[in-house]
Amino acid sequence: MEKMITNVKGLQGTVAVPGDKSISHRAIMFGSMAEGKTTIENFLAGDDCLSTIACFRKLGVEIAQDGTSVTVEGKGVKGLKQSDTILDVGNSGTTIRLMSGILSSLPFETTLEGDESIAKRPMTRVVQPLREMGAVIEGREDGKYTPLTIKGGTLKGITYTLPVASAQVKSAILLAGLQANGKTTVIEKEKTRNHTETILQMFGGNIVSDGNAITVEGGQSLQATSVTVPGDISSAAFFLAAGAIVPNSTICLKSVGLNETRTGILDVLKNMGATMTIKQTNAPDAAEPIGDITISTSNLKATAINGSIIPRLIDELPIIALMATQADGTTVISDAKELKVKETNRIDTVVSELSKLGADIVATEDGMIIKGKTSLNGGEVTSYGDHRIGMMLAVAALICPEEVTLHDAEAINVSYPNFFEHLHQLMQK
Ligand SMILES: O=C(O)C1=C[C@@H](OP(=O)(O)O)[C@@H](O)[C@H](O)C1
Ligand SMILES: C=C(OP(=O)(O)O)C(=O)O
Repeated sequence: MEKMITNVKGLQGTVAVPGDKSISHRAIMFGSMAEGKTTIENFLAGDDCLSTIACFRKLGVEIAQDGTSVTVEGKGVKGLKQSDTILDVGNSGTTIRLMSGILSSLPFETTLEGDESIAKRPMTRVVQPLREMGAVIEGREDGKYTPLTIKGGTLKGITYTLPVASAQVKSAILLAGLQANGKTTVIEKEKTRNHTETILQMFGGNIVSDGNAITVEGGQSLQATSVTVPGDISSAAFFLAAGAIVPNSTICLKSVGLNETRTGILDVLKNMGATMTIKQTNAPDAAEPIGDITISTSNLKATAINGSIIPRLIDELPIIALMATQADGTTVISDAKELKVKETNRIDTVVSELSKLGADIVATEDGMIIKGKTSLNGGEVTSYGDHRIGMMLAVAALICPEEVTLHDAEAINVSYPNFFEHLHQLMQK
């Protein structure tokens, strides 16, 4: 249990948020499948991406990690070897779902499992299409849940329409498709984050996006490259919110990834009337567009969040809910059922913990309704082991006049190990 910083009079300064989690995972995965030495800079050394490194080491890949610098000695996808122990994905949904795709095409058996949260998350969404491609997958309740045992081998390409908007499912199928016979096409009704597509091309892979259909040809070999990971906009979101809701604040977030499949949070901030500027910048080897975002204390107004923007801000909905408590009017979040199958049921955990602090917030079947502006007071809250809930509550505490204690604060290490250090720096300025 940790005591949070409360009743803050202002936040000033600049933060370089850590590297993007989605891109860091993919850089390790593609580096492990490529031929040659891949170097990664600004890697996110958070627990989830460290789980991905540990899994590939067990498959025989030499990976050296020194803080945020990583080198991967790739020997091609055929160089991956059977592990003599189970692969532990920890808390990371991205690791288990994307690796299931890779392992489906490899001629050996692997068992994957993770923590208590992973054990509750749905796996059928990847198991079903991968079985259709020819992989033999066993798991609890017929592959609905972990542990998953994957017997990979020769796969056939498929055309698959995603039943849920999920970049993890899209990526698992495309990764399997890279080694399958023929073409594999994934059709998405709503556009999800496209890092698999962009990073694959950096490693020399071919991929064609035609409207909502994304196609890879099987039998591709990949070449090592250098990747500089952009700052994670999903981590920046916590300081964007802090800058907007804490009085007397101006915060600049440096070198944040601005891939438009991820920038829904910036659209929401604009709609809410935030005082914010975005300046595109350039960095050599940057995997994707980046920029600096400056935000100041703002008079926020309520908004409606639904439809195709949801996949572009899915991980930001907990912190958006907090901002909505400080906005004038009623904010309605809908079409966001996917929140129920994240590290926690994020509709339930956001509603229960913000209510404890004094928010006027109710859960709906596919989102939440938040009435603002309310003053938050203080209280005893928990992350339930969910990093994004933990950081949202730490930001909420900043505007609470009374004491706030947070249980399970260490979950924040999953995606932002130096979160509290960065928060302290903004207070000292
Ligand atoms: O592909 C990825 O890197 C991710 C995709 C999203 O999950 P879904 O694919 O389940 O929507 C997101 O919530 C997760 O944090 C990372
Ligand atoms: C949902 C998340 O990650 P994952 O699915 O990789 O566990 C997240 O980081 O918010």
